Amino acid sequence: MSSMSPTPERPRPSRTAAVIPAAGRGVRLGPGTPKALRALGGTPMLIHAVRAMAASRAVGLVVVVAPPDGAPEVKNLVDAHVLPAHTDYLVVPGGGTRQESVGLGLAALPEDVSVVLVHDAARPLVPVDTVDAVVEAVRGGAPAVVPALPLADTVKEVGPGGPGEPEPVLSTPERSRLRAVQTPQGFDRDTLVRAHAEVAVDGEGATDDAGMVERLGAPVVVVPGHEEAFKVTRPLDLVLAEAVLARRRANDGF
Ligand SMILES: Nc1ccn([C@@H]2O[C@H](COP(=O)(O)OP(=O)(O)OP(=O)(O)O)[C@@H](O)[C@H]2O)c(=O)n1
Ligand SMILES: C[C@](O)(CO)[C@H](O)COP(=O)(O)O
Repeated sequence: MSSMSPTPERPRPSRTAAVIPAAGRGVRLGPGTPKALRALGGTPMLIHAVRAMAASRAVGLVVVVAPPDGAPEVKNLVDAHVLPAHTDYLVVPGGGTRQESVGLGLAALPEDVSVVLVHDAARPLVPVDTVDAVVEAVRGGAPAVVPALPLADTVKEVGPGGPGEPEPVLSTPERSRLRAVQTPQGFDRDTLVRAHAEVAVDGEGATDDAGMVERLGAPVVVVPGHEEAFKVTRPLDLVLAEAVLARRRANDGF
């Protein structure tokens, strides 16, 4: 008689997901449709951002966080654009602030996701090498990773001025130690979920997700960012984004 031991369950492969907060209005860009839905080279900025994440072979799932009242329209929009076969996507409604929107995206992640990227829809042109570098650093063991660039301008800390008076300069931080931080920011899922559960989403250091992880006391490391990963915030940024896209299309010959 042969005794058969039960077949050991294979561990389920874990996936990397990208959460794309896209629920902002784009007040600084000026009046119009929500920023993520405005056209860049004839295609909504959000679609560029989704494609930028899907361009990475590492990203298996994209979670788009839509304007609170616009999830069905955004779902139709994403449905209408072709994504690589390895990329699934979900669309969920967002919240009143960026970090609330990120939290709602995190809540929608399926269990098999262990690495999470958070990427602004407002950074539509991030190159795939930057995405891959962030994923690689997280998979290599870093709980939180940010792409960042050195600053070109000198930065001053200022204090409040009196009524009608100019703001006084308080200090000039050493520029060589400062970095301008971009997205996608990459995280070990449990670390990011804990940060969103334990750190005030509107508190100091909460303008990005890595700042919330820092508040937990967990280490955050930097990989090189890219000039083309800039955030479309003001009207001039849109002019620059159109120029970068036109140059890419000319170089690619389409
Ligand atoms: N309630 C919000 C606010 C912002 N975002 C997203 O967070 C990213 C970065 O925010 P930002 O560039 O500040 O976008 P807006 O909030 O739209 O810009 P503004 O502050 O000028 O209104 C954007 O992709 C934006 O859609 C979001 O998902 N939910
Ligand atoms: C997350 C971010 O893009 C990192 O630079 C930035 O903090 C978003 O700031 P915003 O004022 O919400 O656009």
